[in-house]
Amino acid sequence: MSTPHLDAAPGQIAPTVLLPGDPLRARHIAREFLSDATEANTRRNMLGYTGTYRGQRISVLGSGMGIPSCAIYATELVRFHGVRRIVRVGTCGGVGDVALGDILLAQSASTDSRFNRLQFGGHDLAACADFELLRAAADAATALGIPARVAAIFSTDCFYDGDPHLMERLIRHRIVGVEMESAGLYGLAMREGLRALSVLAVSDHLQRDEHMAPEQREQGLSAMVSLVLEALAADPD
Ligand SMILES: O=P(O)(O)O[C@H]1O[C@H](CO)[C@@H](O)[C@H]1O
Ligand SMILES: O=c1cc[nH]c(=O)[nH]1
Repeated sequence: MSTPHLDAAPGQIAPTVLLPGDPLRARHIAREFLSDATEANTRRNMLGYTGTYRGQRISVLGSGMGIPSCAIYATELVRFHGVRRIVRVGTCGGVGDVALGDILLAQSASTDSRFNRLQFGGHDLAACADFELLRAAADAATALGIPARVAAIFSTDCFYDGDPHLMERLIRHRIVGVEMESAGLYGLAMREGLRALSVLAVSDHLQRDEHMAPEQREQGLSAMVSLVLEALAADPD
């Protein structure tokens, strides 16, 4: 069924979806990592593809930036395309003792967004990853010899400006990564019965003037993608 934001036909999207923010990262992943990848979405240029990895059907789709955009795609994937697992393959700003290229497995995602509170009577929701996916990713990292850290992260609505005291609050709570989608994705996953995990590469350091080039954010995150695909291969849906 075509939805407002996805033009994929029924069955065209696999039960497991990789969800990068950047649609061009989705295209790169499909081209470089999936076998027999075919186009599954072009609506709004939010590129999506379905192929196979080690015999398992896998889709990859851009989510756009921020919780509202990500939640639109995740909701339509679950409700209209029967998607059961979503792994966000994103970038984040690093805080404290992390370096560019480090890979974070986001166990929990705090947020300044009201998205989950709107669904939860104004209460705080503990937005957490699916444990089996988290464990599979940690095991895959060990097996591949890719250093990856299980971490607490923060999802912000404000790429620019926002809370002027955010950094000290993050350090105080030992939060080491800042991005813009995971808390919403995890909350939505809890409500929808979806299994979700965010795996993030540190692309900027928020206390130092260190940044990955845009091309690297799009095409230079192979270790992270390999880790995620191996984790999914070890734990097929
Ligand atoms: O690289 P992606 O996956 O888009 O993730 C991060 O990059 C974007 C901001 O530049 C936000 O979407 C943030 O979460
Ligand atoms: O949200 C993000 C993503 C990458 N780098 C940042 O500084 N913030």
